[in-house]
Amino acid sequence: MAPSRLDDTAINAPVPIYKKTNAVVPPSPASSTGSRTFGNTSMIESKFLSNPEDLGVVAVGFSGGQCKPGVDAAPSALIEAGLLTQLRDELGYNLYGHDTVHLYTDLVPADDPPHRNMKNPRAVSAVTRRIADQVYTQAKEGRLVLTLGGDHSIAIGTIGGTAKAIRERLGREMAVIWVDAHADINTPETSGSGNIHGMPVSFLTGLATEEDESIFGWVKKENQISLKKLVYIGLRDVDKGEKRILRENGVKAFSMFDIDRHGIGRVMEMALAHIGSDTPIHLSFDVDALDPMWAPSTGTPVRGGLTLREGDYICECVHETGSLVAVDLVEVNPSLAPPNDIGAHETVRAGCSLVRFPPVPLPRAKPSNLVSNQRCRQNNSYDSTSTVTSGSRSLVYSRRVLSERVHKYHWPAVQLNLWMLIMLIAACTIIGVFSTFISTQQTLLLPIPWYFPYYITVSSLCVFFILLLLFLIFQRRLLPSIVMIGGFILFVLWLVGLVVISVQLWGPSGSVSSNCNLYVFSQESRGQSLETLAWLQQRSICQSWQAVFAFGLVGAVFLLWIMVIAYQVFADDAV
Ligand SMILES: NC(=[NH2+])NCCC[C@H](N)C(=O)O
Repeated sequence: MAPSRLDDTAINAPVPIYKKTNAVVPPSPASSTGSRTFGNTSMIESKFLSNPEDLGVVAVGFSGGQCKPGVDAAPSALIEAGLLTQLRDELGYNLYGHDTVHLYTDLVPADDPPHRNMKNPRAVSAVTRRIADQVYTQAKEGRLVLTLGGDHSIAIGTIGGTAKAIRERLGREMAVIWVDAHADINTPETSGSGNIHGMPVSFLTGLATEEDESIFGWVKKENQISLKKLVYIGLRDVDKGEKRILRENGVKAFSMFDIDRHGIGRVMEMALAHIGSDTPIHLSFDVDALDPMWAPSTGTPVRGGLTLREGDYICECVHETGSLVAVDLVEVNPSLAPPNDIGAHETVRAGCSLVRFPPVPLPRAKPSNLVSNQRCRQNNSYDSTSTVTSGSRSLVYSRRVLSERVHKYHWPAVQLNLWMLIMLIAACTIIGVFSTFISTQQTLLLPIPWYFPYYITVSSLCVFFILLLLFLIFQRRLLPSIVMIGGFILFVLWLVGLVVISVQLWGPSGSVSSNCNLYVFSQESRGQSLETLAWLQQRSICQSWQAVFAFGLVGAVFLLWIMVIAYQVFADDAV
């Protein structure tokens, strides 16, 4: 590993609040001998990281996305506070890239006039482009990537780099959970401040584009994310233009209002359900999402934010999904605190708390009437009360949210919809064909075999079952047990019908199939005669038999399939 270094002396500028220690993580005896165990990290099984015990660190001392100096000192402050040591020694990560705090001074041009209302456009573009490369390199190795900012403009680089690596490594699109008081989705045109830290999401989603390579023209499709895979949490200061963008694009956003109304547990459940369980997640955490009580030292604080515990919970929850591939912690500005105030220290401590990703969830009691398929999908009654004591100050902050307990299962929507559609087609076809057969028998004054009305009844039951499922889906009460029991009963009834149809088609006595082959399919009749009409009628009857058999078979297989799906949903929940 390269020798430890800080690439700019500015990083050594005193940060008076903390006891100053070596900014570089000292080697631990365990990691030097390579004998460290990862018993803890293995508790949460990572779905998308090939080396989940490895942590790529990108420390970004950059503040050009906004105007207040000091946010560039955050990475060293966080490191000095012991963040990386904790991640390595307590949580057991192998660290990569942790030995340098990047200041990118070589990339900042002497002259950088505004462009389309953006301040420092070339500097921010060049720096974020370099960050994208750095994050990409780490993410390509299948490591979890942690970026310590810096202002939030750096997310153009971090998300741009992760998105590209995930596409290349897994061929997938990733989702972004953006935890922030602000939406940061201004385009250069809607932004009132011209600060690029209020615009990263618009460049990352293609809402804002530029041809010029030196002003974000380097952000290509491979670096972008879909607006559908973006979820906001903690919003409370959204500009007018941003509100319009969010509304017009149907972006999933949970504001503080939603958190107050539902509780953070339910909000996380909804956020993760929106993303789906098979999508890698990049978590971009702006410390100003926390209430200024917990994180006062930040450039754009907004009152009425998350408690520290809620912030921690968000991180724990996302980590617990096993889908986390990268994390940003941004907008910590240790210099924004009155002299002798403990605010900067608190903010840095809050930052450290957020990125702990406790690999071993504490044992939790599972409420007996709560059924959930993901640990973080629990919808608990939530009551948080916390006390902050800083010097002579002592504040009590509390939020009490009582929400209903609900049963929640994660059904695969596409499969379920496909199943209902195909089953509906099969059942309706069978009802249609056998109704026609009955009326033909009646017209010919022939007796009606029992299996015609039988199969019509079974198919009607099937249609009724599908309607019941739809009703339960709309009520959000679709239980796997209902589907399994209903599916099983229908399967048995359906199979009886299918066996009878098969016997009629190919059985020993008066096989329909051989009669059709012999008298219909092999003897074609043409011309405008009664004989041809009769032949056509016969042929359509034969074809109807074939259709009934085909749909009967499909129906039987699909009824089996729905039982398997229901069992999986049920089993998932038991994990
Ligand atoms: N990452 C942040 N702190 N963003 C604050 C953005 C504030 C404001 N919406 C702007 O565009 O200027």
